[in-house]
Amino acid sequence: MDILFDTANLDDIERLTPIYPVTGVTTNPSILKKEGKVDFYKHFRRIREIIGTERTLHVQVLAKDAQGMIDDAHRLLDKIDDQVYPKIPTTEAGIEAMRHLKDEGVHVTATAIYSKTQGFLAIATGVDYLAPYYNRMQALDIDTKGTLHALSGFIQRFDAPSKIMAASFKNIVQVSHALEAGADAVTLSPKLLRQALSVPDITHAVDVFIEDWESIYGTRTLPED
Ligand SMILES: O=C(CO)COP(=O)(O)O
Repeated sequence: MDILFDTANLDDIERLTPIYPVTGVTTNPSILKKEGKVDFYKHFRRIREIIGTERTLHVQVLAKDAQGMIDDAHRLLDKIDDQVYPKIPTTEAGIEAMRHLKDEGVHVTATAIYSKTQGFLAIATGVDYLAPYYNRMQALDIDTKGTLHALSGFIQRFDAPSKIMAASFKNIVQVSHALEAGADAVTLSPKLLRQALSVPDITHAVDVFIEDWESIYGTRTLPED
């Protein structure tokens, strides 16, 4: 299972990567906007320094035409590093760019996926990851779990190399539903993970264990021997 941080916040990535079992970082221009007008390539080189080469880094292209997307992908690979996964929107131009980049041996993440059609085209193109937008699909009343389940079935049936990396989560329930429906990976804001672990019931349970111990032994630590 892959869990990725969907953020470009350096402090969060630095502080939380040693804590959570994350396998990479994903961003898009809207996520980057939250950091202000950062020095783009330098910012991503810093993220790479923090996460190392054993984790994956997914950075989105900006162009809308196929050649522009291919050029953007090359720029990311040149100026950040050659292990970056360019994120390519799954449009007609995007499919063309993905095919070209896969022929060159580049890792590719197909993004902005709302439908089975986009999904099976990305799978047929041989992308490494495809990113269905869980919350945005739900907001359109699309059968999101059904779509993930179908795409996961296609990958298995056709023995495709692609992995499903579900994205666009607004709550933690959507994340577990995506995994139940067949997502191999989920990318989410670290805030969602932290919120999920800080619910009062969990902290209360831990406090009660310590209080019960203290009521017997009069200390809040285990004995030395
Ligand atoms: O690209 C996305 C997540 O990686 C989209 O997420 P949002 O729906 O939160 O904008």
